[in-house]
Amino acid sequence: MEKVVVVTGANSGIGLALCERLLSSDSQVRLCLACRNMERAEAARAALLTSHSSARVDLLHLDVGSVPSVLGAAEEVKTRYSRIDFLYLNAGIMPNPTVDIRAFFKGLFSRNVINMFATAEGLLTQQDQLNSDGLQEVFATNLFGHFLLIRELEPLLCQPGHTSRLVWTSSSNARRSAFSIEDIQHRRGKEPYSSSKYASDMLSLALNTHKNKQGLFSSVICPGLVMTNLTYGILPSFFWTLIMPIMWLIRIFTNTFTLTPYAGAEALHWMFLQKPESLDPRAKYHSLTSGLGTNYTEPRIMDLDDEMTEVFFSKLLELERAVRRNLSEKTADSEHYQQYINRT
Ligand SMILES: NC(=O)C1=CN([C@@H]2O[C@H](COP(=O)(O)OP(=O)(O)OC[C@H]3O[C@@H](n4cnc5c(N)ncnc54)[C@H](OP(=O)(O)O)[C@@H]3O)[C@@H](O)[C@H]2O)C=CC1
Ligand SMILES: CC(C)=CCC[C@@H](C)[C@H]1CC[C@H]2C3=C(CC[C@]12C)[C@@]1(C)CCC(=O)C[C@@H]1CC3
Repeated sequence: MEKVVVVTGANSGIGLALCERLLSSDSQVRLCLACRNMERAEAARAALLTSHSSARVDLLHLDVGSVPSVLGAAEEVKTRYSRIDFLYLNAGIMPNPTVDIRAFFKGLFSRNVINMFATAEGLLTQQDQLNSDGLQEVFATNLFGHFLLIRELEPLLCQPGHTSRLVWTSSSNARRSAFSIEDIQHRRGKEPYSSSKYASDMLSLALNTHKNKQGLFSSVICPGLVMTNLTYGILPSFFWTLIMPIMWLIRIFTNTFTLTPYAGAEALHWMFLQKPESLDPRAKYHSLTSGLGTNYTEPRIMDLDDEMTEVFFSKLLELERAVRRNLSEKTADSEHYQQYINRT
């Protein structure tokens, strides 16, 4: 039977590598590439069809960082498909990153060095801004837009007698101490990326608590450190090329340097092959690569607090109501404005 698989941020990096892997392993897959840039989406589709000429690959315009775009895309999905088997919540941004060089050299000669390379703890900050919906951009893109998409697609994800799956591309950079329940959008801090990824870990757990009974199962994965547009935004590509031999060397000490999008997509692809009942909702499934270059997936228990997770979930529902209210007021305002224009 055909399996409908929607992937956000599918036009490059880990998302595109996942699509390639899915088409290689299952001829029943019907892919939907949900992307904000349709030119890049077309190019990704063409590349996929070059190696899989008979594959079904649809395109969907979705800017996950914009509320009207998410609502419009969800409407379009509802007209196209009767159910969704897998929804990969993969699109993500890390705007204006800065590496703390002093912290890097300090960490290099500390006992924490392996953890520093695996999680970037204490190394990275970002500069965030408000988007057109009045939300913090990193929170809106990495988390809230995806949450709204899930809420809108619930009729297709919670079908009686059918199991649907959500898979979040989280990160080893997700850290509880970067997240504040008093400031869920991370308006005041300098680690919006880490905060948004920790938020996705919590949301996944909450969705399992509230939606498993309706046949919807959620999981989180970590792709490791992968060379993509996101990492080329942290340091220039020539620098990464220069230090590549060192990166291969570091691989001997940490299996989190997956480096290629193909290897980074290991856990995302592995998820596709698993029965949801066999997965631990408290585990993050890591794509790992051994020193000899073997790719594999391993679960690691996340640092989650049940009470905070529930409070966070209710705050998201509250924010969703506020955003919808704001949008309908704006629509009403523009209708009034239009009527006024028509009268004059
Ligand atoms: N690379 C790494 O080392 C790691 C990456 N990750 C996560 O992996 C995921 C994929 O990133 P990666 O492949 O590395 O990087 P890329 O930049 O290659 O991919 C990110 C994808 O997300 C899309 N995207 C960004 N913003 C939006 C938006 N508003 N609406 C729709 N799509 C959007 C991008 O589209 P566009 O082309 O339009 O920008 C692109 O397709 C992210 O969630 C990232 O946080 C996690 C851990 C490590
Ligand atoms: C010698 C060498 C490898 C230098 C690079 C130092 C840092 C720039 C990297 C060390 C750990 C990296 C890392 C990420 C970005 C680059 C580093 C900070 C991520 C934050 C990228 C996005 C993620 O989601 C997790 C990654 C963790 C590790």
